[in-house]
Amino acid sequence: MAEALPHEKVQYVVEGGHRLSGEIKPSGNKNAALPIVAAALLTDQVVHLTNVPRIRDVEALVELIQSVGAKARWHGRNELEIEAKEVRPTDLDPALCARIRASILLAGPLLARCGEITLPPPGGDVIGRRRVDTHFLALQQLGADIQVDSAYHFKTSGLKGADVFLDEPSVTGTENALCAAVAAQGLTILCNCASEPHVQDLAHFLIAMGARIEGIGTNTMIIHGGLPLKGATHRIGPDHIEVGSLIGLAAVTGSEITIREAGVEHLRSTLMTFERLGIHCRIEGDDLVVPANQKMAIQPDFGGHIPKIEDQPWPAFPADTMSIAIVTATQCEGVVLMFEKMFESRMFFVDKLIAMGARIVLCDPHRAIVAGPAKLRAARVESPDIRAGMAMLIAAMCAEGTSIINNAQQIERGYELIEERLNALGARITRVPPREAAAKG
Ligand SMILES: CC(=O)N[C@H]1[C@@H](OP(=O)(O)OP(=O)(O)OC[C@H]2O[C@@H](n3ccc(=O)[nH]c3=O)[C@H](O)[C@@H]2O)O[C@H](CO)[C@@H](O)[C@@H]1O
Ligand SMILES: C=C(OP(=O)(O)O)C(=O)O
Repeated sequence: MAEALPHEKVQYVVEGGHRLSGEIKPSGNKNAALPIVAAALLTDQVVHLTNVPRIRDVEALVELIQSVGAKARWHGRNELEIEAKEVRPTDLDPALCARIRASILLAGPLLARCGEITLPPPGGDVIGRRRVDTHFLALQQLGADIQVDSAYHFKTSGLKGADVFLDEPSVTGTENALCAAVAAQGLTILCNCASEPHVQDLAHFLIAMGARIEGIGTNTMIIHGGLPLKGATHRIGPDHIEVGSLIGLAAVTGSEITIREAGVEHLRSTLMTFERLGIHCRIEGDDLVVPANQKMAIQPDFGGHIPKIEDQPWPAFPADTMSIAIVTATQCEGVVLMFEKMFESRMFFVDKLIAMGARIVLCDPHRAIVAGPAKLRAARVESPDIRAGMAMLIAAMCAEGTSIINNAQQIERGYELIEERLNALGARITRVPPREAAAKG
């Protein structure tokens, strides 16, 4: 089954139909690690980060900060030390920037540190148009001059605090504005900001560096800028999207698994959504138990109406868990409308689930009706993005037969050593090519 693949391409060969059992710990949150690594450039002192997910996106950002002069050293697999004694606004590798969305997160910290920076456009998941206007509008109000051609040129004669109303609660836009605001002189009010767990984690890291920020976890943050920023030690929080993925996986394979240190305070909307699909988890301290063989009957709305699962800005159900909820719903009894409001291309992957036997009608780019349960059969599929890839891995694990997932390096942008960790629970996933010992750390 294994075949030669072009450089950098990864394939998973997945034998479906195996039950899982045991314990698993989620990795650190990708979307927290990325802005925190970028924010380490705000100080010339040593920053020590633990529970850093060693995934492709983080490795790419580490390469980018090294290219502007920061020293970065891994200690063991998940500890990262960064020292940005000197930072120079050199040209960044456009190919590397285009590999990740998070390269745009260098704008705030580098502007604060160097006064000017040119960034090639960012990349990330190809899930629809991904605007950066919110970043620009916020940074302009904080004193940046921005010119856009084939790259983004930022310049400032000094960042100044301001009363900023973000045109939408952009996650990375909020993070860039927050980094610029802690370095700016004076008070900044960030209204209509994003408040996801990763935005909160960045704010806590900045506080550990010496910043003063009020309103963390709400949609208005007040930043007392200009305080000296020093070295800090910080532990990245657990990835709530990975926890959601593990809940879906356990449910559709009828498995009981315990998710250790799941960060249950950030799981309310996730657990509520899975409950709508008839999947109930038990909270034990900070652990989450997904019991085996759940009934998985979709709960209709009052009056027997077809329910709707929709993503929304935090604290509502996260958009990055939508693909996982869709694949999970294919195994539940009943009908549900899935409504992804944000990205125009994220739902197109459902045609691959349909090819595997799922009963889904894609109504338009944002809405799909899922009727379950449907018996899934093995297939050869392509992963278009991180979460669709994970959804197809979940489908392959509950399907009969052996599936092939191509382009699985996409999955590895966001999930750490995923085949090894799932195989430890009883999954049968073969990675092609096999991981080198060095890559395991
Ligand atoms: C590196 C990183 O952190 N990437 C995440 C970040 O991307 P990124 O920061 O690029 O996404 P943005 O938050 O800028 O863009 C999404 C926009 O859509 C809005 N919105 C969001 C959810 C929703 O259900 N409906 C809606 O309209 C948001 O409020 C925001 O205004 O945030 C996205 C939204 O959470 C996630 O998918 C990405 O994984
Ligand atoms: C969309 C995602 O990531 P990014 O913003 O880094 O492309 C994601 O994590 O699902």
